[in-house]
Parts: sequence; C-alpha cells; structure tokens
Amino acid sequence: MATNTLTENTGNNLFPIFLKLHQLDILLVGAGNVGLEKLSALLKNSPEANVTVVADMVLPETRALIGQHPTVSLLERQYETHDLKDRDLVICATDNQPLHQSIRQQARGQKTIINVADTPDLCDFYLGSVVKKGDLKIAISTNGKSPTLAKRMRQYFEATLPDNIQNLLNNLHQFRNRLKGDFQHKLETLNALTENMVANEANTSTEGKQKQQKQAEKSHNA
Ligand SMILES: C[C@@]1(CC(=O)O)c2cc3[nH]c(cc4nc(cc5[nH]c(cc(n2)[C@H]1CCC(=O)O)[C@@](C)(CC(=O)O)[C@@H]5CCC(=O)O)C(CC(=O)O)=C4CCC(=O)O)c(CCC(=O)O)c3CC(=O)O
Ligand SMILES: NC(=O)C1=CN([C@@H]2O[C@H](COP(=O)(O)OP(=O)(O)OC[C@H]3O[C@@H](n4cnc5c(N)ncnc54)[C@H](O)[C@@H]3O)[C@@H](O)[C@H]2O)C=CC1
Repeated sequence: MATNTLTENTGNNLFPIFLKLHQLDILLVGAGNVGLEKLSALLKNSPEANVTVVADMVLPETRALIGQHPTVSLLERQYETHDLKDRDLVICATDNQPLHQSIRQQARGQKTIINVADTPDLCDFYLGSVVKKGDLKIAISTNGKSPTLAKRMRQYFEATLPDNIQNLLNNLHQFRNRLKGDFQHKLETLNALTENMVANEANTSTEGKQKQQKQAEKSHNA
C-alpha cells in the first residue's frame, strides 16, 4: 500500500499513551496556581495517582486537594536534589526557571521523563485536554500550538458525545467476554458487529450535510 509521507511525517508526531499513575512515582515541584492546575489534571484522571508535591509555598486550594487524596504527600520546603531519586516522572511548576533547567538536566541524567509547565522546550511530554465519558477517554493535543483550542475541542466532545455511550461499551464488553473461538474469529465477529456504527455515523453526517445544503439553497432562493 502506498504511504502518504506528508501526512505521516508532518503535523503532530507526539505519541499518546494512557498511564497507570497509581503504579508510578511522580514528583510535582511547585504548589502555586500552576502547580494546582497540574495536580488537578493528574488527580481528575487518576484519583489514586502516587504524587509527592514539594514546595515552600502551598496555596490553600492545593493543600485542600492534597488532603483529599491519601496517595498524595507534601514536602513543605524547597526542592532538594534527592527528591528526584527513583521518580518515574516529574512535573515542574514553579516560578524559578533556573531551577527548572537544573531539574531538567538531573531528570535526563537518570532517565526520568519531565514536563515543565509553560516551557515546551524542556518537556519530554505534554499534558493534554481530556474527554471522559465513563470508560471512554479521549486525549487531545495540538502539538503545543494552541492549548486553548485543545480545551475547546474537549468542551465540544463533552457536549456532543452521547451520555449513554457507556451502555454501548458495556454491551460490547459483555459480548466480547462471551465470544468463543480463536483470536481471528473474535476479531472478525467484533469487526462485523461494529462495522455499521461507523457507516451509520458517516451516513448520518452526510445526510445532515445534504439537508443543511438544501436548507441553505432554499433560503438563498427565497
Ligand atoms: C505545550 C504544553 C505543555 C504542558 O504544559 O504540558 C502547554 C504550554 C503552554 N500553555 C500555555 C498557556 C495556556 N495553557 C492553557 C491550558 C492548558 N494547557 C495544556 C497543555 C499544554 N500547555 C501543553 C500543550 C498541549 C497541546 O499539545 O495542545 C492543557 C491542554 C492540559 C493541562 O495543562 O492540563 C490545558 C487545557 C486543559 C483543558 O481545559 O482541557 C491555557 C488555557 C486555559 O487555561 O484556559 C493557556 C492560556 C491561553 C494560551 O496561551 O493558549 C502557555 C503560555 C504561557 C504564557 O503565556 O506564559 C504555554 C507555553 C508555550 O506555549 O510556549
Ligand atoms: N498563574 C498562571 O496562570 C500563569 C503562570 N505563569 C508562570 O508560571 C510560573 C508559576 O506561576 P504560579 O503557579 O502562578 O506561581 P506561584 O507563585 O503561585 O507558585 C510558585 C510555586 O513555586 C514554588 N517554588 C518556587 N521556588 C521553589 C523551590 N526552589 N523549591 C520548591 N518550590 C519552589 C513556590 O513554593 C510556589 O508553590 C510563573 O513563572 C508564572 O509567571 C504563566 C502563565 C500563566
């Protein structure tokens, strides 16, 4: 099959993964406004995330959030180099750029992946906008170009994805568990069962577009 190198090699080349944060060891440096945003993002997705927060100034809101999550601990002091030992990932959210530079260097040296809020050049990974409906989760990135667009896309999907999508997921899950036979058979059956979902959607949107076009023509001719 011919490959389209243009679409494959340009645009967003970030690789999205879904992490089990309760099995990882995370360090968050900074507990001000930005620290609070990052901690909220982690805990909203993974309420049992293993996070250590280190900061000499802690906003009351951040303190309250930490207090609600037993897997989050607080070191109320300045960052010390040993804080990074054995961390899987680190997020920097202080107002101290030289500190971020030095944590970045230390993190790379020990292969800990790092996010530095508001400094894409120092990041190994970005946080994304996240849509969640039950077990369904969609992560959005604009390649760092417009976090505001990412936020708006999240709001769009939150508003348009049907709330009962969880029922569909539950049904498919049950069906998947009941399926007998080898992998190939399961794959074919599940693909056949769900084929029309995409086709129906495509038809609906084509119909919708045709209707819109007709309506537009009507009002134009009126
Ligand atoms: C590269 C990245 C690195 C990272 O932080 O991980 C990054 C970088 C920067 N953000 C900046 C600003 C803002 N960030 C937001 C919001 C979010 N930012 C998030 C992610 C990311 N932000 C990563 C790229 C994601 C992607 O690929 O699209 C979201 C998605 C996730 C999250 O942070 O949890 C979350 C929305 C969550 C939601 O609501 O769904 C808003 C809007 C708002 O808060 O309403 C503003 C103000 C408006 C604006 O600037 O657009 C600035 C300039 C700072 C300055 O001016 O000094 C930089 C630095 C730069 O671009 O150079
Ligand atoms: N607040 C916002 O929405 C935005 C902030 N920024 C930038 O992001 C940075 C952080 O902003 P805020 O969170 O609002 O600041 P903040 O003043 O509310 O919080 C700074 C945090 O960093 C911690 N900190 C500083 N030095 C430290 C050290 N050596 N060890 C441990 N912790 C340390 C402080 O204890 C505090 O918790 C600033 O540089 C700001 O200019 C950029 C865009 C928007």
